[in-house]
Amino acid sequence: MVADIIINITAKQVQQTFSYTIPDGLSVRIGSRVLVPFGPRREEGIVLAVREERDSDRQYQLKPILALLSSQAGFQEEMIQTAVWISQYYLCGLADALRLFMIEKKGIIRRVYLKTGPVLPVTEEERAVAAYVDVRGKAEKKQVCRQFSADCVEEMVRQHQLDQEDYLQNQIADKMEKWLVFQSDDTTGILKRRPRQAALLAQLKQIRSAPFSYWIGKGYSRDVLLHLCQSGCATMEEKLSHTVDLTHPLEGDVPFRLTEEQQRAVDAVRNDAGGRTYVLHGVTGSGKTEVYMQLTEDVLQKGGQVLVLVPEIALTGQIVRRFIRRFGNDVVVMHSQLSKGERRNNWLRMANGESHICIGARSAVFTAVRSLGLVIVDEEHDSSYKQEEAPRYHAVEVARRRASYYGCPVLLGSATPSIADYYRTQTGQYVLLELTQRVLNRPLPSVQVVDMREELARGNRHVLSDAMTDLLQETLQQKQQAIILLNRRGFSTFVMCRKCGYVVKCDTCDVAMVYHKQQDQLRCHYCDAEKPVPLRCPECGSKYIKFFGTGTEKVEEQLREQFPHARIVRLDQDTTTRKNSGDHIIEAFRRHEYDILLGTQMVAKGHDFADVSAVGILAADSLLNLPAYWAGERTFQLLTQAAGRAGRGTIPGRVVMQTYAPEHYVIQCAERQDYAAFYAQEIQYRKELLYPPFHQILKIVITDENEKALWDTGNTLALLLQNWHTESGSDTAVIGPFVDIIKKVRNKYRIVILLKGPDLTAVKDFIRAQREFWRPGVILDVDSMG
Ligand SMILES: Nc1ncnc2c1ncn2[C@@H]1O[C@H](COP(=O)(O)OP(=O)(O)OP(=O)(O)O)[C@@H](O)[C@H]1O
Ligand SMILES: [Zn+2]
Repeated sequence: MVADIIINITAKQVQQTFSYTIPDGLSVRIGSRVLVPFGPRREEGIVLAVREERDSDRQYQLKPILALLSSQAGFQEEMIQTAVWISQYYLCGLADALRLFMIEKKGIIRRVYLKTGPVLPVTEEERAVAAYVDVRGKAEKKQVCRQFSADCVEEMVRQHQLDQEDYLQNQIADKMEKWLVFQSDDTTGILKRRPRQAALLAQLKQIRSAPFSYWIGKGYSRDVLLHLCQSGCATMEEKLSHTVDLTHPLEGDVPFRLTEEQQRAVDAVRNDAGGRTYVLHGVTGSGKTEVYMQLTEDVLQKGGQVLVLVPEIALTGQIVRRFIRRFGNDVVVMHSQLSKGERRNNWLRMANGESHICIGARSAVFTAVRSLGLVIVDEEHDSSYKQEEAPRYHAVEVARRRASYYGCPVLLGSATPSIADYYRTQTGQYVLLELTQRVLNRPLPSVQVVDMREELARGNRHVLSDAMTDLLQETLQQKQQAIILLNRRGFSTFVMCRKCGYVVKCDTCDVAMVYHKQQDQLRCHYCDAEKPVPLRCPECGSKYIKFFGTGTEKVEEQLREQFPHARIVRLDQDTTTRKNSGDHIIEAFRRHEYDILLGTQMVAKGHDFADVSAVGILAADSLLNLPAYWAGERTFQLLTQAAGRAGRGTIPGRVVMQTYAPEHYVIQCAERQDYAAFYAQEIQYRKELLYPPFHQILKIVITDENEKALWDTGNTLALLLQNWHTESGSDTAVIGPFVDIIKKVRNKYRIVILLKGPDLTAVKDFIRAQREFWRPGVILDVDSMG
């Protein structure tokens, strides 16, 4: 037998498979991960096909597969199909697409050791490397390269001072935990004089089984647990552990009685026949999560599994908790802070069908499943579902692919569905489900738009308008909470010399640096570089360095001045660098330990706080002027979502929205929280200018440290495309090359070529076959949203 294998390396164009013989006794199947000889090296390969040997194979001496790398975490056929689709649609290597589904990284470690021989280290660094390796006997090559320089290590290998060998990495051990499992009541009376054990047994009887850690958390000692096992009333079992670190899984939770609209939505998906995609357009606070949960319950009853995608785990802990409260141990949560072992455990639990619900952010869409019954995407409009590094996939599209293999429905929920997805409900491609009312007849918040030009004309130079100040005052008096949104972090947004107009820019990026007062540093938001604020203008030497613009740090400072008694907390990238800190801030605010939560778009992410009756939005139009077709859509979504945090409890919500463009249709529609009106205008504009969903966009970004080489590449690619365009008579437009919005990032200049057309399949085929598009520095961004 022969296996066709793709090698797991990041070589841009290595798409082809290689054939190897399967040695007897090795149970290789489609999806297996194996070790194969590849040139002078040994590499990991993924088996895409297994077949009888062909005559043509005999012409070459096929090499045998060396070993099976991981028998458990291999690929299912569906994953391979999906990966093939990803590599074709998003123009990336198949190995790169396959790697998205991998739970364990490459199973190979390369180690180096000293060769005893005549060639001795020459340079100082070589001697240091030799000494380092010597004490260790064998050292991981990556480690040595990191410690010293890769060049030096490679040179020593070439000079035969070092030898290298490949090792199979030890598999990550399965993490197990002990569980206490109920067996019988105390029929013999043995526990009569052991009240702790008796109490434990009574609780255990109710929930049948729970991990040791749960009982210890309830105050039972290990000894009590073990003694109860000795009595025979309970037993101890080892199970694969999984982390649910957000809350305890075992407190019960009862489904709500659905509203009529909720019920209609549930019924529609429940009766799905063809694995369709449903858009659940429900206004903020309309109870979409309850719809998700009741549908999940349905799928579980039938033994199926559910994938639930959320924008960002650290900010959406609440929906995770709701699921855990209701479904307990059937839930696994995938997030970036899991250890390798925990991640693998979760993955295996889903792969084996032990768990039925997987919740996670974008990359959770690649979790293994056994019998997928439903995919749910919450806040489906959120831009975090698009990955902004290669492979640049969109999780919603990937989810739809996977679901179609299993013939199961996909539910996309949002108060502000993406324009493209809503459009598809209008053309009949997707099914629209609507929740037009908030639960319990709660009204949507009332919104007041404040024109900041008038505010200035009246002499108010503060960040907060008078209306905003009044609203906050009243809210605090009523002992309610408020949320303030400003989608710009830092203190001042740029620093300028008043005399000559010099703006301090990043040394390696073409952007103004932002002043962060806490560190008293200027910081680049593109590369994180920092530098001190200059005392004198580097250009003209004047002392008139001034700070302009407002970020969240400055708002915080002003709020503290204006409301000295209010308890204020800030939520943005700078306050959430530590593990779980975002979740801690949000939960503390929920417990009303703070009165005002202020921050960037993070404050607008689906939170359901009962005591928030006021929302203030500063610089509502800050995104509107971006030269991007989606600027209006993003703005509308952000404003509507932010406003929707208000009035979810018993007190009706009020919102103040500050802007310099009150007449703009985006602001006006957001003021009325009128999605339909916004959609009607936006889709018209998209149609006229041929933007998505009418045309697709492929953005080719070319980057280079050398500006001339950059334009040479750009012009070459554009010419290739133009010639293709002429010859094929395609209706795909080739636009550019032109300078990107940000001209330079991390010392690399950036230019863009845009391809725009109703169907880009043909041009993608063309690009795939041209070497020029696959050189380093060329980024192919299909369905670009950047
Ligand atoms: N049928 C129901 N009866 C009473 N309360 C309900 C019902 N369904 C949901 N709720 C409650 O309504 C509140 C809002 O629900 P949820 O957070 O799911 O809103 P949402 O639609 O996701 O809003 P958003 O889009 O703003 O995130 C929650 O506190 C939830 O417990
Ligand atoms: Zn920078």
